Amino acid sequence: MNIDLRYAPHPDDAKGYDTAALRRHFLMEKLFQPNEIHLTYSTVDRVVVGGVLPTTDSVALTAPKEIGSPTFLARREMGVFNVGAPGRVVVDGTTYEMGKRDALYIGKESVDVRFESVDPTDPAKFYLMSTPAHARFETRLIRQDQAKTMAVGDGATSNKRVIYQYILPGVCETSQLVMGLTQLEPGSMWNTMPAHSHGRRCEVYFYFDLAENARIFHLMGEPTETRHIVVKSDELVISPSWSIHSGVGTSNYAFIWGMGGDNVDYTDMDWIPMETLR
Ligand SMILES: O=C(O)C(=O)C[C@H](O)C(=O)CO
Ligand SMILES: [Zn+2]
Repeated sequence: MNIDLRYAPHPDDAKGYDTAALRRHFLMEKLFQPNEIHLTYSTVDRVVVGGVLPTTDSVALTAPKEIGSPTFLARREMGVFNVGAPGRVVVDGTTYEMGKRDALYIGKESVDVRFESVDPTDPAKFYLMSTPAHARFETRLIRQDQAKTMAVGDGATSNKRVIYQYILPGVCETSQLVMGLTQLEPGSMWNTMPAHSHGRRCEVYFYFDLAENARIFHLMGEPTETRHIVVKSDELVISPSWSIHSGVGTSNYAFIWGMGGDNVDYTDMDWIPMETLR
């Protein structure tokens, strides 16, 4: 396992960051390395995010020193999305077969977690996000057709999209983790505009299913101090609670959003009036 540590930046500092510093503090690249778990541990709400690309091996989740417990999930919960070819996750001997865009919630105190591909020449790609957990909730597989869906946006504003809510109350109970996937329709490029933040929670956007040369201009920062990070497929941006999280692509795309913090209420958002944005 490979894990890098990121500290939570203060917004007064972040407004002085140049492009390289913004990328160093908020962007994660190269999530998928063959037969390796590649993670970032952030002190922003103590989220851990990253990826696994199992090819020939069954890749086990181990607990690096940063986790501070004998097993990774001793005091944590985890959401896993497969964004690649068919694969399986084995949790304490139970096998969960996962097609593309299926999600698995893994409850606190799960001990032995392994990631595998069905075909090593066409591997699964597992995107992971973990948050601290105060209670154990049941491990469960949520297929895309079991997620709650919300069709939002408009062709006229180039933001027609479907929000799939997989890991949140009513679908899958958790301590604090909330996760889902948003798919932009062809011809729609804007996500999450009008923008919002939520002082109670951070949010991570993992973008995927973009063509090689397509890019997202991910917007972040305080509403009156917006900045952008240019992101390609299979990269993610961590937004602290003080930051907006929005983006515009050079084509349509999909992204997985995930939150950790003080509540699990998806609707708890601080909407930013357009005249406030700078
Ligand atoms: O497309 C969107 O809009 C989103 O997906 C918004 C996220 O779900 C979000 O920011 C939840 O707080
Ligand atoms: Zn949000």
